[in-house]
Order: sequence, then structure tokens, then C-alpha cells
Amino acid sequence: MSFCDTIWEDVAPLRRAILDHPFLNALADGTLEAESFRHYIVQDSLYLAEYARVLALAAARAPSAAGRLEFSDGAKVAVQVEEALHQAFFAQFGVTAEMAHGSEPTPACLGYTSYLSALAATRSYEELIAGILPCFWVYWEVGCNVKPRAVSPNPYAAWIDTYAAPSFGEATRRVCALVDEAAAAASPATRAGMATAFRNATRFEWMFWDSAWHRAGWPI
Ligand SMILES: Cc1ncc(CO)c(N)n1
Repeated sequence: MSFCDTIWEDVAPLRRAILDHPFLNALADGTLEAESFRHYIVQDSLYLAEYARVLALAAARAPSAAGRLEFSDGAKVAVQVEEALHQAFFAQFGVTAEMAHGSEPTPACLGYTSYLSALAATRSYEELIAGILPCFWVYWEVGCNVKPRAVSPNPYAAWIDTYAAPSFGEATRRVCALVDEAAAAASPATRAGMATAFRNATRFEWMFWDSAWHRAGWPI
């Protein structure tokens, strides 16, 4: 089993909880309230802007040209998705520029992006890219899981198609290969840190859905 296969198995209960989350069930059957999706898409827009910065930091630190290319390309795609997909959804679901720009990141969003930035600032490159991976892999699994059970037509079809797209699966596989390569050359302590980063980022993925479902804000 590769390192990625092992850490993916380790988070199987978290992945199950994500696939069973009421937000994704409602998104698949088309009953998700527009207000919940608006909450999600505004937060995701804030998330992707920060995620793109983290990918750029990973690109800067990657020891191989393959890593520099993958993460700099990922940084570019994250900004493009933010600009294209999200702007289209903003229009479709009536999110105004003021609503988008006036929104603060929720605890789940700020927690996730701050965690990834902290990995970039204070942990090894290996731990950083293990923390980056769930964003790809969990969404790819979600896209592939939701697409066959989604009603047609579905108001969220463009979102589902983005993450079930073969090109997104290929990007996920390439990032997995970089993580496996980094793990193979890493010490046991670093590998343990990588598994922790991967698990924590996967937890944040669940929290992101849950926060959108409850339209959570700051408690104070
Ligand atoms: C929170 C989150 N995780 C992963 C992705 C996939 O890019 C996304 N758009 N948002």
C-alpha cells in the first residue's frame, strides 16, 4: 500500500461522514436551499483565495520541477475557479458584489485556511503538501459520489460537474504522486506529521460542509 492509500484508509470514517452529510444529500437531490448554497459559495470563494496563496507557497518550496509546476498551476486554477465558477454562481443565486465582499470568513473557513497557512509557515514541505491534498482528493471523491445520485436537472449541476471532471481526478492523482514521493524520502517523524496534517485538513473539509449547512457564523 502506498503512503497515500494508508492515510486515505485512516480517514475512512471522516470521508463516510462527509459523503453522508445532509448538505451533500440535499445538494444531490436538488432540495438544498439557495440560502445554504449562497453561504457555502461565498465562504468557498474566501477559502479558494487563501488556498491559492498556500499553493503558491508550496510551489515556491517544492524541491522538484514537477512539484513547482503542479502547485503553481493549482494556484492559478484556484484563482480561475474563484473568478469563473463562483461568479457564475453568484449571478445564478443572486449574490451581489456587496454580499460577497462584505462577508467575513466563518470560524470553519478561517480555521481551515489558517491551518494551511500555519503548515506553510512553520512545518516541513512534506507536511504542507499532505495538508493540501484533502482539498483535491476529498472533492474528487465527493464529485464522483454525488454525480451518479444527483437528480437531473439539478440547480447545482455546474458545481457537481467541476469536481467530477476527469481533469480534476488527474490533478488529484498527480498531487498524490508528489505526496507519495515526499513520504518515501521522509523520516518516520515527518511521515507521522504528514498523516496528522492530512487528517486535520480532512476534518476541516467536514467542518466546512457542516458550517454551510448550519449557516454558522461567529458565536460572539
Ligand atoms: C473547502 C474546499 N475544499 C476543497 C475545494 C476543492 O477545490 C474547495 N473548492 N473548497
